[in-house]
Amino acid sequence: MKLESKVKVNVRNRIFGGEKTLACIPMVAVTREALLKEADICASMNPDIIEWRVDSFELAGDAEATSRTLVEMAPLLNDIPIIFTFRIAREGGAKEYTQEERLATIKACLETGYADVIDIEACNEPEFIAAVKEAVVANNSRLIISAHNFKSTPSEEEMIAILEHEQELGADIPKLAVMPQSFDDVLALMRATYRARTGNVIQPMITMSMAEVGKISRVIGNLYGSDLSFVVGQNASAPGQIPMNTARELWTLL
Ligand SMILES: O=C1C[C@@](O)(C(=O)O)C[C@@H](O)[C@@H]1O
Repeated sequence: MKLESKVKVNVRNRIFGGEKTLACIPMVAVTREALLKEADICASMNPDIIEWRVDSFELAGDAEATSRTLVEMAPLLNDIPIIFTFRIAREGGAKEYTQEERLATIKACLETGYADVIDIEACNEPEFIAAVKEAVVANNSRLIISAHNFKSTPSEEEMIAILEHEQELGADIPKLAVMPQSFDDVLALMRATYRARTGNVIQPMITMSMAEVGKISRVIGNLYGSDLSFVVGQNASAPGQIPMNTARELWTLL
């Protein structure tokens, strides 16, 4: 019994915030060749969503080469929606890029029509967020605004405030990833998710507690208001992700 969001977001007929928990496989290949292979393998596993971690791609700083690669990759994905994530280095991105490089690549990829959902961090400058939001709206895409804490789990109140803030910034889908030091921290993230969902956050959300200790959040987060879980396809993109089919089987039991 998943907890649905007030507002639903439909992306290529996958419903964020609906009754089904979405399983998202991340792609983290470095080269064009490896990426096209990874896309093929991931699509054959039939996830609900695929995330391209563009920051892992060796040509991410080259807007033209990256958008060309997206156009090559998209037909391999059987119409599975793509979350396009050019993660900033200070929140876990693979490499340092300038904001100009990131913005140029995001815009070029949006213009292809294949970057269905863009993920950017709430810590970006307001002008950067506004520019991405404008391009997202112009190209009829959707926006995830995210926050990642790889060291600790903030207080419940702080986590609710982060999700509310992301929604205020214009996120179609607010997102929060935190690192637990204890099982109590995992409960805090679950409670914050539930309170956000039953409180002021009307949009679909994605939350998770990372690493081994937080693993359970990737299975039961849907009961508290998380609409998507990152699962392992070919390669994990963060600690604690579990295999997709295991997650799906467990969801049928909950
Ligand atoms: O931000 C996130 C969440 C994540 O870090 C996770 O913990 O599953 C995985 C990333 O690929 C994604 O961009």
